Amino acid sequence: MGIQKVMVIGAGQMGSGIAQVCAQAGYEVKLNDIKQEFFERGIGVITKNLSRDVEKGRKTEDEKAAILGRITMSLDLQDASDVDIIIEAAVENMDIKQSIFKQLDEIAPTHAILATNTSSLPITEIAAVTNRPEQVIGMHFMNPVPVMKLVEIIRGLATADEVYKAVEEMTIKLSKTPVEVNDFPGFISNRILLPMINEAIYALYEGVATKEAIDDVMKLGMNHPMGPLTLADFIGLDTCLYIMEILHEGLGDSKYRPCPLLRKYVAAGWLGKKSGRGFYVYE
Ligand SMILES: CC(=O)CC(=O)SCCNC(=O)CCNC(=O)[C@H](O)C(C)(C)COP(=O)(O)OP(=O)(O)OC[C@H]1O[C@@H](n2cnc3c(N)ncnc32)[C@H](O)[C@@H]1OP(=O)(O)O
Ligand SMILES: NC(=O)C1=CN([C@@H]2O[C@H](COP(=O)(O)OP(=O)(O)OC[C@H]3O[C@@H](n4cnc5c(N)ncnc54)[C@H](OP(=O)(O)O)[C@@H]3O)[C@@H](O)[C@H]2O)C=CC1
Repeated sequence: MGIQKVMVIGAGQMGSGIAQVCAQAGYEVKLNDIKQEFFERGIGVITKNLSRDVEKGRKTEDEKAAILGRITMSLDLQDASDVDIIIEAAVENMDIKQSIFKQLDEIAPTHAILATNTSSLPITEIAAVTNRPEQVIGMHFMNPVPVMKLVEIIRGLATADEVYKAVEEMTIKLSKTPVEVNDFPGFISNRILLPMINEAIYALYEGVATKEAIDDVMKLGMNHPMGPLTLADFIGLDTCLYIMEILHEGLGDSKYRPCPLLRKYVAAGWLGKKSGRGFYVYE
């Protein structure tokens, strides 16, 4: 039996995007969050994205309705009892992820794959709290999910080949490109991206240039679609700090120390675009 029913945990910026692309590919999706208002915020973003596709003539109203009809609300992890795969996209915190995976291991059918969209946490350590580490895997989507082609697939130490294959096939069905990576802090994407962002924050902290100048140098000089400080706001400064802490702790090298300015902004609640203020101010 292949994958048909999906549960996505966390209806934030990543979870809502993952639910959207799964429903677009024909999967039945349960979108889980801890509160109804978070689910509603997530489904609101999905509806807006689909409406834009209708306006641009890429989808019909019927297709939009069918996609939305495949996404149902879940506020209880017990709803995982009849799904084939769970893709967890809750907050980037090991204790929370391990607690979710422990519960899912009890609830989900024995054949179900437990995947995490973690951007840096060790898959092997998340898998270790379950009785099915061979069915635990990293499925790392990029932000914004409906647009970005990459899914980094991370094998934990115990991940079975058939589980890797099933997730690779699903990724292709989602019209994304899978890239296989082993389980080390930050994998490939964030081991390379986040130190660049952190260095840009240091450049601002040390007064080397203004935030606008730093972003312009990387946009106009290196053809990056967004400057690193804009990108940090877009990812979420809390998530950026979590990732730097994981790199620092996991790789044990001082070159990964998070910039104090990043810590200060997160402590102030300046989390970037999602909170209305980060390096820049948003409406
Ligand atoms: C932290 C991690 O663990 C890993 C990560 O994800 S790191 C972050 C990785 N992502 C990036 O680096 C993104 C870098 N930025 C970009 O690629 C681009 O700025 C962008 C795609 C976000 C926007 O592109 P743009 O050309 O500046 O803007 P815009 O013209 O508005 O958008 C381009 C297309 O994307 C779509 N789009 C933009 N943002 C979107 C969103 N949030 N959701 C859905 N669609 C979106 C637009 O509708 C538009 O589609 P069409 O051209 O088909 O109409
Ligand atoms: N931002 C990015 O660019 C990327 C992020 N990721 C990873 O994806 C994951 C989610 O990030 P992102 O979407 O940006 O974060 P958000 O803060 O936008 O969303 C997280 C969502 O999960 C909810 N949540 C928190 N705890 C639980 C729980 N126990 N059960 C169910 N839902 C919960 C949050 O609710 P509440 O609002 O109450 O906290 C929130 O709605 C993280 O692991 C992150 O590292 C991966 C790729 C890119």
